[in-house]
Amino acid sequence: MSRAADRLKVVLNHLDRSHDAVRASFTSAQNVSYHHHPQSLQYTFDTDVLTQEQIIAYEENGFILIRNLVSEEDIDRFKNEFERICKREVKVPGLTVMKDVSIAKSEFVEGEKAVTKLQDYQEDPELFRYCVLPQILKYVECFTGPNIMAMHTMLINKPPDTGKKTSRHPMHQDLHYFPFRPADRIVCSWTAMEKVHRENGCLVVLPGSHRGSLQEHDYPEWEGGVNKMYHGVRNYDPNHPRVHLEMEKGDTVFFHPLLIHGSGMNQTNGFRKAISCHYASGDCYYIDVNGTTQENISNEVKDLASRKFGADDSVTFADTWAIRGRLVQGDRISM
Ligand SMILES: CCCCCCCCCCCCCCCCCCCC(=O)SCCNC(=O)CCNC(=O)[C@H](O)C(C)(C)COP(=O)(O)OP(=O)(O)OC[C@H]1O[C@@H](n2cnc3c(N)ncnc32)[C@H](O)[C@@H]1OP(=O)(O)O
Ligand SMILES: Nc1ncnc2c1ncn2[C@@H]1O[C@H](COP(=O)(O)OP(=O)(O)OP(=O)(O)O)[C@@H](O)[C@H]1O
Ligand SMILES: O=C(O)CCC(=O)C(=O)O
Ligand SMILES: [Fe+2]
Ligand SMILES: [Mg+2]
Repeated sequence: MSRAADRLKVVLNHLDRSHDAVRASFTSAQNVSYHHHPQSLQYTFDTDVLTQEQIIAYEENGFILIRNLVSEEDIDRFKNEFERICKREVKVPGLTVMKDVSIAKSEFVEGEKAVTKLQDYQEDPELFRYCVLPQILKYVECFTGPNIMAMHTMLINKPPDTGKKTSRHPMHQDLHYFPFRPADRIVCSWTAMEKVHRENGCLVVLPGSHRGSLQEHDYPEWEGGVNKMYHGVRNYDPNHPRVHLEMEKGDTVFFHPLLIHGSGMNQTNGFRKAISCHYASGDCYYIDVNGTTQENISNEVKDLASRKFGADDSVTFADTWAIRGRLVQGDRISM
């Protein structure tokens, strides 16, 4: 048996009993002599980047955390650019600057203290450097394959909670926002720009939830208000084990778009920063979400595209993504 097949066997032997289908397909794929096993591993490609333990972890849990992946220098540059954007020293085409709902109407909060999130920074060359960092793409390729599109870019500046608990992000699956498939060829890379812990609202994930299906999402019923488009999973099992991802500056988590996750209140006085990008394979395809549970978010995004960018009725939800997507490696085949 080849080295690659050997390695695969070790991985599959470690996988949980619930992965019987994965095991069955291994039996028919024993003679593989290349490092690509789409019929055996569901969520990863074995490109010699991930260790056996990491492959097992992603297949089973739907995320892996890589410590110290992005340098201090790079993060300081992203932070500096974020500050310039908040001071309006740079104007970025297509960027949406979002304030927390609890301070949106206050005239007394200005600059970066008013900003909770930058949405769609892909036209800012300095921030977009994040999406093409070779050490990030090396991991992304393990989930998307060699053709890679950067589909969604975001810098999160989670503010100190005002007391209304609006700094929370409800538990959700990112796939709810995406009209493209297959889900298994999409991955999010999320890098802590400083130490993140439970007090400042680190990510919270439900390991293994990526093996379920896309759930119905809607606004949670929170007394103090909810930020625009912060939909949450309607019913998720409150007894499902949770993991709090405490991370240092530069640590990066890669996670599957069906993984249920959210983040808690920021109970510190500082703004908790993270930078992220959602990638998809260049050979993913768009789907029509009309008549599905994604229709609610589709309508909100089309509404925003029309108000903010003057898009007319002919612009579909898929179009809003095709316009924003950028090729970062290989070929843009069907995206
Ligand atoms: C030609 C086609 C181009 C395609 C472009 C498509 C653009 C789409 C961009 C957004 C897509 C988001 C998809 C995300 C998917 C990834 C998955 C990640 C999960 C998430 O991140 S959830 C998404 C987070 N939410 C957003 O990103 C929302 C985007 N931001 C906005 O919609 C605007 O910032 C907002 C909230 C409408 C505010 O607009 P703005 O003009 O800046 O604010 P005003 O001061 O003029 O206020 C207008 C009105 O809105 C109220 N307001 C302000 N802030 C908030 C808030 N955070 N939450 C709720 N409401 C808010 C404000 O009080 C005003 O209310 P009035 O009653 O006075 O009208
Ligand atoms: N540097 C920037 N680049 C791109 N867009 C920005 C930048 N700074 C602010 N914006 C966005 O430009 C739009 C217009 O801003 P505007 O001057 O109306 O102020 P505002 O942030 O909406 O504050 P207010 O609601 O108090 O008027 C807003 O949606 C804001 O989020
Ligand atoms: O940084 C966070 O709080 C997570 C945000 C998030 O999950 C998202 O915007 O999709
Ligand atoms: Fe998310
Ligand atoms: Mg405004």
